[in-house]
Amino acid sequence: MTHLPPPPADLLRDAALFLDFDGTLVELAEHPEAVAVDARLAALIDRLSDRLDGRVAIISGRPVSGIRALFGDPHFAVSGSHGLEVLWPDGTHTRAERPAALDRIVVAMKAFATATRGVLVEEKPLGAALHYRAVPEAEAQAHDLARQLAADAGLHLQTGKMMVEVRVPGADKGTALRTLMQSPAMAGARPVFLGDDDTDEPAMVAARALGGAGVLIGAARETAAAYRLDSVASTLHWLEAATESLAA
Ligand SMILES: O=P(O)(O)OC[C@H]1O[C@H](O[C@H]2O[C@H](CO)[C@@H](O)[C@H](O)[C@H]2O)[C@H](O)[C@@H](O)[C@@H]1O
Repeated sequence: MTHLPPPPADLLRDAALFLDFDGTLVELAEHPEAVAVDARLAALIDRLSDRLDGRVAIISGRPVSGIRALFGDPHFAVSGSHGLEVLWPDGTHTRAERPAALDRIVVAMKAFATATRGVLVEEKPLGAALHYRAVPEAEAQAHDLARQLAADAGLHLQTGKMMVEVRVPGADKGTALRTLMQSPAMAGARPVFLGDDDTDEPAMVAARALGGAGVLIGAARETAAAYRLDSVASTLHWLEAATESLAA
């Protein structure tokens, strides 16, 4: 595995910045609702957006509505549901169609969760997820069920950290980054993407292909990223230093 250096402090000069949320900007928690955006993080994103003339966006597996609630009507672009929806800064919201099969999938997942203490079902507009962080021994069964449900409905199986999701196909975080880069605000900028999960790899690849770079957050692994930071804490620290260097 190649050793990746930390990103240089001036990496964001003339860049468009794309940020994953869970595991990148906030620590992973016991369940999806247990995370919050504190004053430090809200102020940091505001400062970044200001210094980069609005070239900042979140690209998350969470739905747009979830990111919107966490940041309180953000003025930056948000791509949610793994690239299947985009909320633009002017309030325009584009979203894929929700297939009827998701309702049946939620019912089947809830039956499994009722029978398996500690498993949680997360209902999303364009997907449904089984979380087994509190009961890791349920991993194999959760994946078997999700794989079957996805195959039966012709939907996409999305793995994540201690979770597995059945979702609408047709997009990923790479397509999200490319879509956002086509907006006038981002045009001509160098994309920089920060993310921690396997689901972030398509965005690392897209950033590199468009002349920019990815930054892997967390332990070293095979990745298309060019740089690495150890943790959420070091990511926030680096972003704060990079913001200051943009002011210089
Ligand atoms: O793309 P992201 O912004 O990183 O979102 C990925 C998923 O994040 C959430 O799940 C993860 O975070 C939870 C809270 O820390 C944690 O309990 C869970 O185990 C993680 O998988 C979110 O709930 C999902 O919808 C996102 O797809």
